[in-house]
Amino acid sequence: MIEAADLAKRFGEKTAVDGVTFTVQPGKVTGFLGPNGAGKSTTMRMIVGLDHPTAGAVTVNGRPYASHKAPLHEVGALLEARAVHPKRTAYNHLRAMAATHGISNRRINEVIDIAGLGPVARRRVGSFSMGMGQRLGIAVALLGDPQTLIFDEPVNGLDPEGVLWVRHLVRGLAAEGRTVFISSHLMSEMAVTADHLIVIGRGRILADAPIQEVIGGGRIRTLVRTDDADALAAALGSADVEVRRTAPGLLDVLGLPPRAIAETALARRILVTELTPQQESLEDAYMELTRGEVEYESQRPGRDAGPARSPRRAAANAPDDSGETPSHP
Ligand SMILES: Nc1ncnc2c1ncn2[C@@H]1O[C@H](COP(=O)(O)OP(=O)(O)OP(=O)(O)O)[C@@H](O)[C@H]1O
Repeated sequence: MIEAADLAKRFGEKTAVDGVTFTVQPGKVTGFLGPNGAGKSTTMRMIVGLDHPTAGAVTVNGRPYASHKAPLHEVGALLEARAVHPKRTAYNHLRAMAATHGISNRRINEVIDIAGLGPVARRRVGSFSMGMGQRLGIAVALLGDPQTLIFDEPVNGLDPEGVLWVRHLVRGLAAEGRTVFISSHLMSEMAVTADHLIVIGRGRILADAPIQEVIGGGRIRTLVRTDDADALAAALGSADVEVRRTAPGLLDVLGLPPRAIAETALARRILVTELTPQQESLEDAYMELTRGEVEYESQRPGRDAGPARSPRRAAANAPDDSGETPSHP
C-alpha cells in the first residue's frame, strides 16, 4: 500500500506537487493520469525516495521508503530516468541489482523469462531499443518479488505485443494481491488495465475514484436531436440533470435515460428525431477533467473552449484556477 499525506514538492519557484493526499490500495491496478508536467513522475520519485518532499509524507507498506531494510523486496519501480551502465549486459545489470539484496541467480533467470529478455540477456544494455530497455526496467522492478510496484509509463516504446504483455503482467500482479501504481498517457490502454484512477493536474488531485466512476460519473448520458432544443432543454434541466447544447438542434443530456427524455418530449409535444445512449470513453472523461489544468496545451479540435467543471471532479481537491495564467518554465 502507498499512502501520501499532504505531499508537496517545489523546485525553486515551481510547485510540481501541491499537497496531495491519496492511498494506493493492494489488489488493484491504480492508474495515475495527468497532463505533461502535472507532477506524476515527481510524485512517484518521492514514493521511492529519489526526490525529497518539501512538505508532507509518503509511505510504502507503512514506512518511508528509506527506512525499509530491503527496499527491493518491498517496492519495485520502473521510473523514467533509469541509471543503467550502457556497457553492462542485461544479465549483469540484474546481477548487480540482485547482489545488493542477496537475490538468487534463479530469480534473475525468472525475471529475464517473465520480461521476455532471454534472447538479449547477454547483450550490452547500450545497444537496447527503447522497448527492450523498458522490459529490463520492469525486470528490475520485479527482481525482489515486491508487494508494491510502481511503473512510470511502462508501455513507452513497447510494440503491441509488449503493451499487451504489460497489461497482463500488471493485472496478474494485482490479482496476486499486490499494490500496482502505474502512469500512462495511453487512455485506451489505461481503460482496460486500471481498476482505480488518480488524476492529477498542476500538482493537485482532480479525481480519485474507481475507473467506472471516472468514466461514467455514475450518470447515464443521452444524445438528443430535436426540432425545439430550447424548449426541451428547459423541460429536462433540473438539479440532477445536466443539459448541454452541443450543436443547433442537438442536446447532450446527463442523468436521464432515453425513455424519460421521450416521455418529457411527448408530454410537451416536442418532436424528437434521435435518442442515442452514449458510452463515454476514458479519453472523453480525462479531457473534461483536465481541461484548464493543462500546462502545455495544444489546440483541441472540435471542442468548445469554455471553462468546464465536471461533476466528477473531486470537489474538495479541485483547484480554483480562476485568473491563473499558464506558466511555462
Ligand atoms: N528536477 C526538477 N527541477 C525543476 N523542475 C522540475 C524538476 N522535475 C520536475 N520539474 C517540474 O515539475 C513539474 C512536474 O514534473 P513531472 O515530471 O513530475 O510531471 P509529469 O506529470 O511526470 O509529466 P510528464 O507526463 O510530461 O512526464 C513540471 O513542471 C516539471 O518541469
